[in-house]
Amino acid sequence: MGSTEEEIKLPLIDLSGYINPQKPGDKERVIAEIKDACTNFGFFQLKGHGVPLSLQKGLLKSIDTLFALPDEEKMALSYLKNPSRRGYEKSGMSLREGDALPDSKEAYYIGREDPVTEHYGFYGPNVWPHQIPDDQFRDPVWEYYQATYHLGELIWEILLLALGHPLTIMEQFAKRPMVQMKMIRYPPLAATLPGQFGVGAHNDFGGVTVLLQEPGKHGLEVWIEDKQAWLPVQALEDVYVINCGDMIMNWSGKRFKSAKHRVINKADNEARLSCATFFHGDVNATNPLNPDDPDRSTVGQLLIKRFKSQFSLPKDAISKVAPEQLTA
Ligand SMILES: O=C(O)CCC(=O)C(=O)O
Ligand SMILES: [Fe+2]
Repeated sequence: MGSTEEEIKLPLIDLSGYINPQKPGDKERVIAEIKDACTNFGFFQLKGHGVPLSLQKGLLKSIDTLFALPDEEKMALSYLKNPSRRGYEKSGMSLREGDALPDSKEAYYIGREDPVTEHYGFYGPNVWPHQIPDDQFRDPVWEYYQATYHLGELIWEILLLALGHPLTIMEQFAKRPMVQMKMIRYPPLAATLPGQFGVGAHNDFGGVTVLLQEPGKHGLEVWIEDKQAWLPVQALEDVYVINCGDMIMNWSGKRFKSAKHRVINKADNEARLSCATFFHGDVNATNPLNPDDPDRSTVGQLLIKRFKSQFSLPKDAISKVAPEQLTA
């Protein structure tokens, strides 16, 4: 487990030139910077993103409030009881194939708010903790979800432009995109087992990930293939980490990378909070970038495959999934 030389750093890109261009060429420059970052690393840091700091702070406070609930109350909100995989995941539930120990993190999932459960639970209503007043959890979390949903959409647009596609292509795969948000708390290092990770090494399976780290709570590390080393990523205030999942790598014909990453909370006595918003695509969408791609897997099939090999999935949900969804 080597560490990288000082000079390697993830690019820090300013999105304001794309959102609010001041002169000709501003948008194109941002597109080119993001293209380079995704080609070289599959990861970058982002400022000038337009998500208000107050929403980020409100979200972190809400996550803190949620995880402070007593264990029995959190377990009553378990995602294993919910057909759409929304709700609470306790520490020790995610064990990746090949890992010696499960993740130490606890998490809480929300997604699009659909009134009824459809498509084997890919779409459905969220689970909201009734014991926390709405203005201390549901409202700030939902407002934040929508803001990062839009940021994820914007990054997708830029990736498509960078690859030379028209923006109308979004219509082909993101009319009703699955956008899942995972709020996470990592226990202090002192409370984890020797060799246990907060989140073990993995690649994100899907589309664009918009990750907020609690400022100053370092712990995320990205695998740099060329150097064969883990690169620590600073947790900076008002700066997002953006990365591409495997689906983007495959849809782009490997032009964009999906990099392996992991989390070890470096603080001995303090928890670390983070929140990842994953912008995928419609459940039945296939590769919109290359109609000749022999792999016709749908977004839903890719998701199921990943949950089966890396993460737990409610047994009920697996049994309700049509067999063709599992053979991708
Ligand atoms: O908490 C973090 O910094 C990263 C989390 C992550 O990689 C994930 O949830 O996929
Ligand atoms: Fe990840």
